[in-house]
Amino acid sequence: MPSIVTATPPADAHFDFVIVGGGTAGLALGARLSAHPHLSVLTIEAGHDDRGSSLTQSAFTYGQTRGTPLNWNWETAEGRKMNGGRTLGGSSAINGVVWTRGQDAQYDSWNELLAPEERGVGWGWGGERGLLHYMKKSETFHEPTPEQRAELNATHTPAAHGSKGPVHASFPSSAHLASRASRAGIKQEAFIQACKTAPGFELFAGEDVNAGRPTGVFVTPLSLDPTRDDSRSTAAEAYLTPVEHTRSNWTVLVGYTATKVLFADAESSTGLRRAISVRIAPSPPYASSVSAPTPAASPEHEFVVHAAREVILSAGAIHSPALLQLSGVGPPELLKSLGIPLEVALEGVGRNLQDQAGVPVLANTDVVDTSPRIQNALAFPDAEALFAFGGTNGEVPDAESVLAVGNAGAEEQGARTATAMPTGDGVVSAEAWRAIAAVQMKNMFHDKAPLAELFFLLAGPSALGMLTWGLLPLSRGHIFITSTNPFSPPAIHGAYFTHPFDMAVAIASARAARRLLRTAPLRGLVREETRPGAAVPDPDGDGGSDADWETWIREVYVAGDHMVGSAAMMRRELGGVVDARLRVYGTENVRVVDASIVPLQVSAHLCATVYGVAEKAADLILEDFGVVAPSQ
Ligand SMILES: Cc1cc2nc3c(=O)[nH]c(=O)nc-3n(C[C@H](O)[C@H](O)[C@H](O)COP(=O)(O)OP(=O)(O)OC[C@H]3O[C@@H](n4cnc5c(N)ncnc54)[C@H](O)[C@@H]3O)c2cc1C
Repeated sequence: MPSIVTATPPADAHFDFVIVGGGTAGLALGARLSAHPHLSVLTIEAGHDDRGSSLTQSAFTYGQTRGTPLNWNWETAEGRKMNGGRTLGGSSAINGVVWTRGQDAQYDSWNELLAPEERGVGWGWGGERGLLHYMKKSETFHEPTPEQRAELNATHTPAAHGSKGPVHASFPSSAHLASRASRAGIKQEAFIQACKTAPGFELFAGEDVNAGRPTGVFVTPLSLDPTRDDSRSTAAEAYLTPVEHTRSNWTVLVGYTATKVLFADAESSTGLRRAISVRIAPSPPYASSVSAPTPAASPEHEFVVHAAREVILSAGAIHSPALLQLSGVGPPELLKSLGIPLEVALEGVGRNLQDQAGVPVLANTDVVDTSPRIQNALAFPDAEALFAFGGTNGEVPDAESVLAVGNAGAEEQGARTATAMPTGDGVVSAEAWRAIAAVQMKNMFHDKAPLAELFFLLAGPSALGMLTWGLLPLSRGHIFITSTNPFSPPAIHGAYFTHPFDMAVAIASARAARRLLRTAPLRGLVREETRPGAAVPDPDGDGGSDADWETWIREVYVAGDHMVGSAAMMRRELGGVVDARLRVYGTENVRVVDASIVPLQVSAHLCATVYGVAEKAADLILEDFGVVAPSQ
């Protein structure tokens, strides 16, 4: 059978399911639905099939898709470059392959943002319908060999891992470059030792970052496939390649952009809007400059494909909300201003955006290492460890003080009410914000979820340090389309550091990194701190002032590329866009299945969570249509 991947549109064709986006979630979902031969599935991917490219195959090319057609190369309102995969496999094909999951209590708390009657859908960590089950379902974990255990410090908890899933996770031989015997390994090991012994920090060296308790310092697995020469285990390689010549009921169209979801003229008997088709057009050629004029979709090249059962948006946290808005589902004022007829008034579409902002702290070293480097060690301190070690005076904030700081900031900035957070258009109301913030506070201070990440970085043959970021931002950004041209990039407001506590976390994280560089045995490898170096003076040797750190951080921070929340699974009055079955409120048969639905950031890199979401979504959809899931 020829490949099911095609660049020729199936004009006017009918499918049971039309999935927009052949990325991480979209391909996982397409594979699970099409495992049932009587269901027909179309996946539409704006990018191309780049499975043969070294940019998607090799983790050593990480970062090199920036400025290429394989990357959306968005620019945020703050002037930061933001990355996202624009290729079969989506962001899983260009990401940093770090394979981690959040804290168990964080997934459990998603339920608190749902209506009580929806909590049985099972969005917590454990149980038969929980995310751990589904994250394991997506995974084939390669246990570390005795040599890897000894050399890399690679450890794991067997019960936390899957053995039959499509995505490979491993401590690959390429990570041996970071083994203790190599120069890269000596550096990574020194970082781990410093995290364990720095006074106040003294992080626990965890057994397994994926077992629901990620507070500590860890050597992480990577989503690389040891059976394929340690190449990236992308959603395309994992879910599509194995079946692409055997599934006649799945079509994967590449090079086409979904430009609008079309609804039936009449409301359904349930009073909900019913999607019937999706309009598609050839993706425009890649524009190397964001200021280049955006071509319009020309009607003679547009097609319509029809969905008999459902339209599912898996276009990622930027484009899924943008496509809803283009289709008339979103904030009424925004749609009115663009002349888009309103299908469903839904204030939360595009709001509640949470990204993490990265701040690098680097030094040069005389221990030069020119081999290709892959690093996989990170520190995940909770609030107590972070502020005890990285704070100005060792004072650890609590929930009340964090809320008080935010409220004072809100008043200063003239926000809507004294109790509103200074999140601008990112939240739908002060009441919604209070309910959401209460859950986040619980995660941070009661459950002691990791608050920051210090990712060990070998930034060149003679450079080492850490990329640091706050994991659980309180700031809320938004994504709003600015035109009815589907090819115009939406306006993305990351809203980084809008909430003052996010800056406090960023400062403590960066200062902690500076102090780690001064802690043995890492100290012995450092010649001189280069970033921030003199840009954040430290005349007293206590780590530098908050004011100097803030000025520098605002200048240098980078977008974290971990966007979630822009079509959040929450109650509608909180700004939610989908219910617990991932159905868009006000519609009968439109779902969102991707990182957009994650209502609150987790203390993790996101890919494993997104696969879990997609696996669970597949079972929910199959249940809704009375189809027995193949491997429950
Ligand atoms: C540079 C980078 C590094 C990262 N590093 C890590 C890491 O080390 N570990 C980790 O776990 N996570 C990492 N992440 C995060 C993780 O990869 C993403 O959160 C996750 O892959 C998102 O999955 P998704 O399905 O929501 O979106 P995506 O995988 O991005 O898929 C969306 C797909 O939809 C397509 N699309 C968009 N609009 C349309 C349209 N209108 N019509 C048709 N197709 C459309 C896109 O081209 C894309 O293929 C990283 C992300 C990036 C960008």
